[in-house]
Amino acid sequence: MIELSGITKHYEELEALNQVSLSVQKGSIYGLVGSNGAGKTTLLKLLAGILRPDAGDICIDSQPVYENIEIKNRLLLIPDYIYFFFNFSIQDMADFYAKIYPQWNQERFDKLQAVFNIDNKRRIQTLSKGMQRQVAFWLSLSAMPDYLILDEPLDGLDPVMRQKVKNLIIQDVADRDMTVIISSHNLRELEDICDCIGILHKGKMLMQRDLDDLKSDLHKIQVAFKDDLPAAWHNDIQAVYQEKRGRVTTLIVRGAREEIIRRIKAHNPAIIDVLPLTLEEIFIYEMGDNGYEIKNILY
Ligand SMILES: Nc1ncnc2c1ncn2[C@@H]1O[C@H](COP(=O)(O)OP(=O)(O)OP(=O)(O)O)[C@@H](O)[C@H]1O
Repeated sequence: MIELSGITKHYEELEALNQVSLSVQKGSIYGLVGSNGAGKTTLLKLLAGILRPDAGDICIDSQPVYENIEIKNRLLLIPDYIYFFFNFSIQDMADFYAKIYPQWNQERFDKLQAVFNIDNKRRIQTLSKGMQRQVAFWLSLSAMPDYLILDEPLDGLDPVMRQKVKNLIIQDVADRDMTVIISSHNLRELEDICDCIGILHKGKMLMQRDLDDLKSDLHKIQVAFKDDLPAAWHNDIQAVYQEKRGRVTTLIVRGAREEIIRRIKAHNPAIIDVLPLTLEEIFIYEMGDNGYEIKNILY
């Protein structure tokens, strides 16, 4: 389990993170979303033990991360700028990883060649940016980390490779309880793989939520009545958001789905339709008064 509490980090005068706390359950995927300069990379570097916080605690499996070799043997960070040794081929890099990561799995490395389909004798510097990113995933997943930290990792991968990489990550989470924290500018990119999402803005955690709870708790419903909305409607149906266009009223309502539908049906609507809510909509409605601000962050 990953636990960060009250993390503050400055770069000289600049406050990059202010009192940030989060926890990631073992075997789950946490998505960190935020605009440019929000502090995502700083947070991930702190988590990987590359930077030291000015205040607060960072623990993995209840042990502090900074300068902790035992934890670092089981943790891998794919940064936004990937670094490989000059002139190294993929195989040279794999030999290097095999020496430093005790859980390195050669059989996995050999098997993943079929997924990435790049000749392992090629020098990494001669590969395209996207291919270098693929190599980073190939090596990292062969190192069998217990903790995988990914800084905007899907940028630069084509759509097919994105999906393949997402599937490999999900497979490792399911098969061997790998724990993942992944950052992105784009909530939609993370929607299908994360269990929990945190939104970072100007160094502060605006909100973090478990996705299953979120999706089961908030509902988008369209209703139409033959005439106007019934008089008792507003007392009975307390919507987070309500918009009327012509005869159709769109509602966002919090609570148990069946109970909400039962209460609406009691007013005899001509039409009632439950629509899927996107994660983006959920966050905007969840944030209430701050929804406008969050709309500008989640693009
Ligand atoms: N080495 C550094 N020295 C000084 N300031 C830094 C340094 N690294 C980051 N910062 C500042 O800290 C703040 C947070 O930066 P960070 O890279 O963590 O944000 P980010 O959310 O990853 O941004 P992006 O999405 O643009 O990559 C920014 O204001 C940035 O200018």
